[in-house]
Amino acid sequence: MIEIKHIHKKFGRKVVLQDVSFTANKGEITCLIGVNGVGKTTILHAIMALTPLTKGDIHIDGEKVTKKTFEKVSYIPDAITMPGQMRIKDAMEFMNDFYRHWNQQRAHEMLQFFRLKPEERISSLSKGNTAKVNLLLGLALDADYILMDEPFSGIDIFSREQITDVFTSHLIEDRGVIITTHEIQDIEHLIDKAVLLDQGEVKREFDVETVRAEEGKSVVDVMREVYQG
Ligand SMILES: Nc1ncnc2c1ncn2[C@@H]1O[C@H](COP(=O)(O)OP(=O)(O)OP(=O)(O)O)[C@@H](O)[C@H]1O
Repeated sequence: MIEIKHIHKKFGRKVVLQDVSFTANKGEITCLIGVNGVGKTTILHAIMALTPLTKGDIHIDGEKVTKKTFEKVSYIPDAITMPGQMRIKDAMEFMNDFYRHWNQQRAHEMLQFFRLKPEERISSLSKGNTAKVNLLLGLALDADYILMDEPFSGIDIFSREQITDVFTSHLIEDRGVIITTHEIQDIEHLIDKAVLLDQGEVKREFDVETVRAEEGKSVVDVMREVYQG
């Protein structure tokens, strides 16, 4: 389980997160929802210890986040970090050399799943295929938790559909996923838990199925209540 415990974050004098707490379980998809600039990426960076916190703690499976917890989590940023001149197969080789928990078999399965050509250069890929390669590079790591920052942003409906198919496939297995988005429609049916953020705070954290069964409300219904009052 990833436990976010009372975290605060300031950049200079700007307060971004104020006492944010929530949990994300293994085997579940947790979605962080909020408008641009609310602090979603900052939370993912904090889980990866890429940004120091002003206050609060983060634990992964009961262990405080440190360099030792790195291999438990794979962070998939909203843009690909591999150089454009690399071919897809070079990027895969690089990952294989660099990470001991890289799973080459899963990487090849994902190439087929997304119908990507290993010879293609990253710079010549469409936006949708770039997003798929980015996802492949993150999901092929044998990590217990996956953090995905806006995997659908700026890509067409067919690529979005293919990416959402990943969530119901064995490629996710029983890993814990935290995904950020401000476009919930694509994945509403897939998520287990939603965390609604506003002005640096968690306005509501809820189990999607429970709210659907007990209150008859969808994630969008709850978002309307929280954000529109
Ligand atoms: N390194 C930094 N220095 C100063 N301010 C920063 C830095 N990183 C982020 N911020 C600010 O912190 C706030 C939260 O940013 P963050 O990227 O976490 O938001 P977000 O919810 O992920 O937004 P988006 O949906 O646009 O990706 C923003 O106001 C941003 O300008």
